[in-house]
Amino acid sequence: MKHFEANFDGLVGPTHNYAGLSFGNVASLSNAALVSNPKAAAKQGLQKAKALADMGMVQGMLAPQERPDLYTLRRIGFSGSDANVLKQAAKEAPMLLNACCSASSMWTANAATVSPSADTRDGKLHFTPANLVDKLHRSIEPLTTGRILTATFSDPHYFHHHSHLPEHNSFGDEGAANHTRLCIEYGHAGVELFVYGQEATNPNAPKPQKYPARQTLEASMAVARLHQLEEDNCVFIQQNPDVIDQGVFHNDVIAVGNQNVLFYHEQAFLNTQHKIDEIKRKLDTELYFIEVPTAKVAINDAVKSYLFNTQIITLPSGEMVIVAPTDCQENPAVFAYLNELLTLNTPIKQVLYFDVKQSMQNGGGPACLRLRVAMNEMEVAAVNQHTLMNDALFARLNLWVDKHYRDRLTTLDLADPQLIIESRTALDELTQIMKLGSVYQFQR
Ligand SMILES: NCCC[C@H](NC(=O)CCC(=O)O)C(=O)O
Repeated sequence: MKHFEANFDGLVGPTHNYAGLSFGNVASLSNAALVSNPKAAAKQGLQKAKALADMGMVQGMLAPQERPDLYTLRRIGFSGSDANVLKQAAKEAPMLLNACCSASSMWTANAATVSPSADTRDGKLHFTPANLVDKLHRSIEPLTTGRILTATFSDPHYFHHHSHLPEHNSFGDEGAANHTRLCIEYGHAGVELFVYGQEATNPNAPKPQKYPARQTLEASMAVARLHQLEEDNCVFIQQNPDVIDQGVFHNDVIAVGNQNVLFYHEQAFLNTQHKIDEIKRKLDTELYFIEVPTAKVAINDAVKSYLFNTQIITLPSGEMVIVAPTDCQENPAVFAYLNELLTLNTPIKQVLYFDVKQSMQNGGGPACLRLRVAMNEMEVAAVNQHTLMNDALFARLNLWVDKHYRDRLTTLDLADPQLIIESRTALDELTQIMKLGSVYQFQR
């Protein structure tokens, strides 16, 4: 049977804005109050997704969430008409209003952790939505994420959906951004790498001093249990707390894996050699550990350019390609490194650059924008086919964006009640285009 690794990209929602909501994420903080362009953001994302589909990759789209989130604003005491809720929140607690308006669900690497059926004891593909408890604006995502995932991967014969983990710091879970998988072929059992930032229940364990470690070991282990993984298919690795303090808020800012390749920075992990030995013991194949030394790329350059927030994909020809943001071309050290990489005799043969600057300015690169789902051909056939990228969906979604999205948004605009109407009208139409059913609260 054929197997693929599909990428499901997050469609950027109509309220995409820069609000500086993510302490520890350098781009989010430094670009706070910039004017955003939701229309351009959505189109940049669609271009990348379409380019991958055109290369013969299985490519899907995940719908955005309903924002402004009036339900959360009402839950914390704002009342009256919808317009009044926004007006009051803007006046009394603008940061809470901003948190309830973020389009952050676009970064679907944080939507969930996914374990392919080849790895799980019941032979089903497992999903656990990330609880994202470290950030208020993201902690309101998981319920709707679960609904969107279930509407996209709906057949219970193939897909097993779990609830998100308990909403407490001990179980801080950031989904696939802290998870990668090595394997020989996508359809063979692989080794899932769970990368955590801290051990919540061990006060003596290392952890960052300045910025939060969003992912805990306790969460990673809970997901591995839920997904029915064998110990021999899991490796738990601690992220280097020093690099978290330099702005590496997710592991996918410093490392990325694909099949038999792990591409990572020298300073990415703790006990690196020991963990590499464990991976080699658990996955008996020719593995390429591509370690980038600090002498060639400093942490600061990696964080600015998102060298590791790239997608490594395997084309139908078997060749691997890196999908990088154009920011990597603009950083001399990183661009030089990527050119050198192509001469190093690894499976990676090509680098393709995409302009995803609207997302990058909030700290989300190409890899943040996608959720990887390795599937066999029967599972691909069981996916909601209206979510899969092709010429027709690309044309339809671009028209949809043109019709509903603004090309300019500031945080001051978030108090505009018209944005509620625009956003709901757009999402209502989207659920029809993608045949998702009533996934949004306003439709229920
Ligand atoms: N995987 C990339 C996630 C980026 C995301 N940024 C944000 O939410 C920034 C939103 C803002 O500041 O407006 C985050 O930090 O979780």
